Amino acid sequence: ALVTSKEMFKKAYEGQYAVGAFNVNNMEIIQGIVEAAKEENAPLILQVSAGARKYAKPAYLKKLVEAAIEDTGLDVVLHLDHGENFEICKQCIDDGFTSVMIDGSKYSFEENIALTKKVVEYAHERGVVVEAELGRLAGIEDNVNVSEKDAIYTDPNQAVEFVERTGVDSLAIAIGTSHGAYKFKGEPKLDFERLEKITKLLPNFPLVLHGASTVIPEFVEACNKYGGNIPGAKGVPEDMLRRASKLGICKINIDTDLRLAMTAAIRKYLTENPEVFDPRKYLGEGRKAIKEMVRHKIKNVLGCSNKK
Ligand SMILES: O=C(COP(=O)(O)O)NO
Ligand SMILES: [Ca+2]
Ligand code: NA
Ligand SMILES: [Zn+2]
Repeated sequence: ALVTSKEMFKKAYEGQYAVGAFNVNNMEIIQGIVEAAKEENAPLILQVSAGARKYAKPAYLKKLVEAAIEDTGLDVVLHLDHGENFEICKQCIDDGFTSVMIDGSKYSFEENIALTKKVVEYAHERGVVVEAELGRLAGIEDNVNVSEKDAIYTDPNQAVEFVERTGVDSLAIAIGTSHGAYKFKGEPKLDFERLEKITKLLPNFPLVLHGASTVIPEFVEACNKYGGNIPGAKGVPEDMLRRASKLGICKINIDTDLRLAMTAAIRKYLTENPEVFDPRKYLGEGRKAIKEMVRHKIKNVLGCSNKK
C-alpha cells in the first residue's frame, strides 16, 4: 500500500537504522528498486524530483508506482523530492503522494519557516507528511548551483526553533554532503559533532541526509572503462552512513549510486554486444544493476533488511 513515513521513521529511529529514499525516473529503475526491497523485506521510499516529473510525466510515474505496489504487495512511501514551492507540493499531495519535501533552504530562515508552515498545514489536513531543509548543501542541487562558499551547514539551535515553529515531520540537514558525483575536493568528511548536537537537541525527531551516495569507485571505473568520462568522482564512505543512521538520520537519499550502477551496466553491455539493438537487452541489464545496488544498500549500509 501507499503509506506515510511516520511509522517507518519511528521504527528506524528506535532500531538505529535508516530507510532508503531512492530517486525514480522510469519503469526499469522502479522495478529494480522494488524487487530488491521485496527480497530484503525492507521499508521503502520512492522519491520523485521535479526533473523526474518533467522527464516521465507525473501520470506515468504515479501509475508505475501503483503497479509496483500491486505487483509486490510492498508498503511504499511516494515522496516528492526537493519541492521548490507550495504549488508543486500541493499538486503532488492532490495527486496522492504520501510525503512531500518543501526545500526552502535557499531562502532566509524566516522565509523558509513561512513557506514550510504553509505546506505543513495543507499536507497535515490531508494526512500527508512533510520534509523540510535547513542549511545549504554544497555542490549542484537540481538546477540550483550552490557554490562551496555559500554552503551553510545546519545550525543546531536554529533546527530546534525551525521544527517547533513549523510542525514539520522530518528535517534535511547540511553536515557536509552535496548532490552528485563530486562531493569532496579533499578527503570525505561529515560534521558528526554537529549531527550529534542536533540529535541531542531533537530527540526522536527524524533527520534526513541528502547527497548520501557513496559514488562507489568500481562503478565509476566501469563507466570510464566503457567510454564514460567521470574523473575524480567521490562520495560519502559507507561507514559514515552507517554511523549517521545510528544517530538521528532516519532517511538516506540515494540517486547518484543508482545512476552510476545503471550507466556502467548499460555501457558495458553495449560495448560487449555491438550487434545487439534490442532496448530490452541493455535496459534489462540496467534494471539488474539497479536491483543489485539497492540490495547492497539495504543490507550493508541502511541496515533495514527484514525491518518492513
Ligand atoms: O539527495 C539526493 C541524492 O543525492 P546523491 O546525488 O548523493 O545520490 N536526492 O535528493
Ligand atoms: Ca536545498
Ligand atoms: Na527529500
Ligand atoms: Zn537531495
